[in-house]
Amino acid sequence: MADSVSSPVIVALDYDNAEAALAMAAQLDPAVCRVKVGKELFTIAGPDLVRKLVEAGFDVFLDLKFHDIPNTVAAAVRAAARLGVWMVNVHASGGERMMAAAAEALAPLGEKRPLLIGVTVLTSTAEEELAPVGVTRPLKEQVVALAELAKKNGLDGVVCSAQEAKLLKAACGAEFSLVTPGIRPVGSAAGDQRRIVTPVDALRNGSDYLVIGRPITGAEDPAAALQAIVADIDNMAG
Ligand SMILES: O=c1ccn([C@@H]2O[C@H](COP(=O)(O)O)[C@@H](O)[C@H]2O)c(=O)[nH]1
Repeated sequence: MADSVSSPVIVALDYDNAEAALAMAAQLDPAVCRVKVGKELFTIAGPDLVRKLVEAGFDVFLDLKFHDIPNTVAAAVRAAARLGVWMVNVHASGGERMMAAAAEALAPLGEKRPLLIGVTVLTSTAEEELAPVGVTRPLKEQVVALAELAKKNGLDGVVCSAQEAKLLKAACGAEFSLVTPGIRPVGSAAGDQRRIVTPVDALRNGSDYLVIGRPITGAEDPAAALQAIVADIDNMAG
């Protein structure tokens, strides 16, 4: 089935108030990109803002990275589905029972359910940061292991770095969605991100969706920044 949104870009609306987020959204076209509501914006602006974005025609990725006991996470993803979001996520490190409970909670919604995605290793995390938190295997192995658990327990895909995309497509198959933040067009500041990839390289590696925040929202002309990224992607495709 053809995708109703013409680019794989998801713009991260990381703002501390609803007005700023809506002003940014007003510069975006829901036929061209999707939007993401994360912890900062949801904490301040809540479900009303999410509903407004959905009503404006956007596919909304609710990026709250749930991680709790299975019953709580199942209830949380069900509540997210009631908001009409397109995608919701949980931490894959929450474990198999937690992920299975989330998938089971959404199953009765059939085709109307949001995509359920597992976070593997945050794109801000570098290899050397894993051992101090008790993860002793190499970062790529950890990402693949968590993605395989996510797939086994009924999730639709994972959040990972595009640096791991090739590996994950080989391990989990083409249909398993890869949602990749840490996207940095050439010349953009990495900021706190550690595993970064350009938009075009991310797609070449196999990313399905590119989550992009500051390179767009922090640009002098955000709409032009998005347009430049989309043009690069189109040139690559055509
Ligand atoms: O592993 C992850 C998971 C989520 N994020 C979120 O994506 C955006 C990235 O924003 P940039 O400004 O492009 O860095 C942000 O909302 C993160 O919370 C991530 O970066 N990495």
